Amino acid sequence: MEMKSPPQCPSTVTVRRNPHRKARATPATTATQIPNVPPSSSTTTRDIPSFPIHDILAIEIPQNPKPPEDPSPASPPKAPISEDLKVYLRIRPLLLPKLLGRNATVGDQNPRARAKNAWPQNPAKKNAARDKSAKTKKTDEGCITVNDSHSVTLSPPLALKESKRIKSEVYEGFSHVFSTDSSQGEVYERMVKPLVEDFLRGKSGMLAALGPSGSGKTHTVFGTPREPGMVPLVLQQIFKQSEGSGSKSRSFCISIFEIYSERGKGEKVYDLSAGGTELSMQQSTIKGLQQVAISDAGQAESLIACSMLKRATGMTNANSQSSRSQCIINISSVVNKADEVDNNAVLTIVDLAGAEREKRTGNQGARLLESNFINNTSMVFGLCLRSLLEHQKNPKKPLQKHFQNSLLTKYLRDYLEGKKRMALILTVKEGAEDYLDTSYLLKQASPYMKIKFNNVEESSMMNGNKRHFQAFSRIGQPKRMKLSGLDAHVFEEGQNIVDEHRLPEEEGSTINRLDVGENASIKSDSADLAERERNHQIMENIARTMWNFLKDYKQKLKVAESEINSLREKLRTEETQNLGLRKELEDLKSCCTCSKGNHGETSIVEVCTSSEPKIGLQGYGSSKIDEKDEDLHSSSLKTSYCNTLEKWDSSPIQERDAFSQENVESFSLNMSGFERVEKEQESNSTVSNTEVESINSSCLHVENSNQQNCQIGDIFSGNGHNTEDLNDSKYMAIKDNFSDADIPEFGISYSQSHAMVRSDSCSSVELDQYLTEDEESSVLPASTKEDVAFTQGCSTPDVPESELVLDTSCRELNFEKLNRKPLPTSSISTRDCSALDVEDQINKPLGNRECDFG
Ligand SMILES: Nc1ncnc2c1ncn2[C@@H]1O[C@H](COP(=O)(O)OP(=O)(O)OP(=O)(O)O)[C@@H](O)[C@H]1O
Repeated sequence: MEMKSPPQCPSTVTVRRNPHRKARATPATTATQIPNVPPSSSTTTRDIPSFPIHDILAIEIPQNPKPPEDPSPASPPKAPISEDLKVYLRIRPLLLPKLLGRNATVGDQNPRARAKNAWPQNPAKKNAARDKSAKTKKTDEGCITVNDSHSVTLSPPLALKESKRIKSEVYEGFSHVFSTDSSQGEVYERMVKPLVEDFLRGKSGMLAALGPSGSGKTHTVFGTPREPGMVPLVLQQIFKQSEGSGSKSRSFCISIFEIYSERGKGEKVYDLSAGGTELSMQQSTIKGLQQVAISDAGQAESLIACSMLKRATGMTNANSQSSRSQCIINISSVVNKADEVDNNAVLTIVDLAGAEREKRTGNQGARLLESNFINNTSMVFGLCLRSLLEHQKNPKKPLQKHFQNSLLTKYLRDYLEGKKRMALILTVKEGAEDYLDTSYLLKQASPYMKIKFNNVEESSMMNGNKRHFQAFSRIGQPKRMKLSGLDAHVFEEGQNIVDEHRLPEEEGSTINRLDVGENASIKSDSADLAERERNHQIMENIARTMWNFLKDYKQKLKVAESEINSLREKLRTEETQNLGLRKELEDLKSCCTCSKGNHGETSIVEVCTSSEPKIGLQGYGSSKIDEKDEDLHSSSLKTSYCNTLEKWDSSPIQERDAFSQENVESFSLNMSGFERVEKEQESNSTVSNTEVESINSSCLHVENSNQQNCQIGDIFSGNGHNTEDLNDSKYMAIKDNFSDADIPEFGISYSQSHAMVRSDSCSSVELDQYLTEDEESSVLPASTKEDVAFTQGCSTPDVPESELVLDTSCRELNFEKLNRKPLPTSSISTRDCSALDVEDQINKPLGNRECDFG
């Protein structure tokens, strides 16, 4: 019959439920940019190894072992991986009450009419009723209009349209829309036959009928003898196809059960097979469910008819024989060949109890409770599908576990989670009074068309209960299913479920499921193991690469740490040395009260000043020195002394002692020699230049001779101590005699005095020689004699150090005079300060100097 599209109603709103989607092209940048990314190592420091991404990427991923070839000759080419959920719509023809008799209602409450719905029923009566309905179809005002084979328009009744301003809605995207005059055969061909073919090829599938009460679900699923429904048609086809292929190795089993809530007290599972009882459910498995082997279609139909008689039904305003339970039929296929592992698929057909509105059904009491259970189950079923849809739209959204809320959804979990393929048929009535039910169903169910099944290509070895295999493969135990003789022993998840039902021997067929189960489990296990091994190898390689990377890094870290430690040690040593040097420098600086230049100048001036009269006193000629010469000598001495000080400051600490000894001594000796030359020149004495030179050279010799230095030191100290000891001892002695304010000046004064003493001692010794040679001792001034005596006395090694101190103290008078100038304290403290007290003695008459030593 050709369907005519209705004229476009201006108030019609088109609702596109399943718009075509175009896959977005993957941006080329994402694919091409990744290889062009420069390695991170190029930018990192050389020492730090880069992340071994290249190593990881270079890991050879082991290939999956080839899947075992399907031995089944009927193996089809692989189906597309992704497949949309197929949703069909069937519109039940309107049955006018007037045509069904006086007492008949839409729900066909007449008991006689109920008998018509019973299956199998009298085909003649059924046909008569159908003819009547077909005649009256066009006269009825319908709410739903078929636009084409994939869309319908739902129009509200006039009353609703005017009062609530409800507009017509178009629902499209259905896999197929079966109009009111579509036959069962047509529905089967379009909707069920593909499922059956897949089932025969080893794919499990499910067909579920949804719709409001009285919309024709049961009619579609089971049909009538005249119009057999999907179940009889499936059975007919599978046997027909098996016989056609001539293969006797394939067997079929059927199980039928219902989930029913009596007075709403809780869901129960009843086996509808002959002799079936109440069953229990564990997770998704129904324990004790009979698997009745069927050998032909007739036997199967009889079995179905018997089962339907046991199904819970009730009379409502919507349906005279309304289903009060959810009925599930499983048709399973088993291959009996021991060497052939194939086709253990299950085809599940579900006849849901129709959603009921209280107003519409008029249910009360027990019926109302049943109605609640029915509606609840329908709602949970819808929630599961909605959750699956949301999850597929946005994988971040977790798949809700709505299936736990009803036994039906628990049992159908694999289907409701998209793991197995299924199809839905929505049944609606076209009457205006059914508008709300129809609208509600279409609104709820039309989005399900977008659900995709990504894992529909099931392995032929998978059983209807996929979870069952997974459980066994997980624990590594072979599946144990046993059916010996006519007894079916089913071991499911370690629990033995014994079928109590025994088929009659003549119609029962032996089903050896043990081999199939074991082979299937072994196959499943091997596939799982191969996959796990592959994953394990990948992870192992990545872990090994990472481990090597971390090991290298750790090694370099260790080296860096040791370097850091050694550097720290060096730094610590340097700091210590630096501190020592600083301390020493500060000590030295603290000893140097004045700046270097001033000190040198002052000291030199003092030295020159002190040496000048001394020379005069020594009587080598004229006591007056030319001022120019004096300046010259002063400046030269000053320069020399300054150089000496500079050397002192700049010389390393370790060398300073020696430096101080040698240079100061040399300085003093030079100075004394210089003085001597100067005096000889001035006084025109008998000392020749040669002698002066010899003196100088002797002095220089002394300067360069450590031994002589020591002697000088000994002479100076008088008790054999070295200069350092003397320094200490003198310092202590001086410290006793002087105030603290004088002490800082001691450092430089010591050197100065040292030089003076040496100069004096040297000159004294030499003078002594000169005196001896020239026999002019008589003309020598007393002071000179004293000096000589003093020098000689000083050179006496037996002179105790205490005497030195005492001797120094005995020059207190001279100190007072020396205080006129800030003379260094050491020059005062030394015992030979008398020799340096030249300024005092300048004014004294020659030869009148009294020697304190007596
Ligand atoms: N396509 C159809 N052609 C003719 N009659 C039909 C069709 N669909 C349903 N009917 C009739 O409508 C009545 C109600 O159908 P059915 O019992 O299958 O509804 P239902 O959806 O199963 O209701 P419930 O959910 O209450 O069980 C039956 O008498 C049946 O024969």
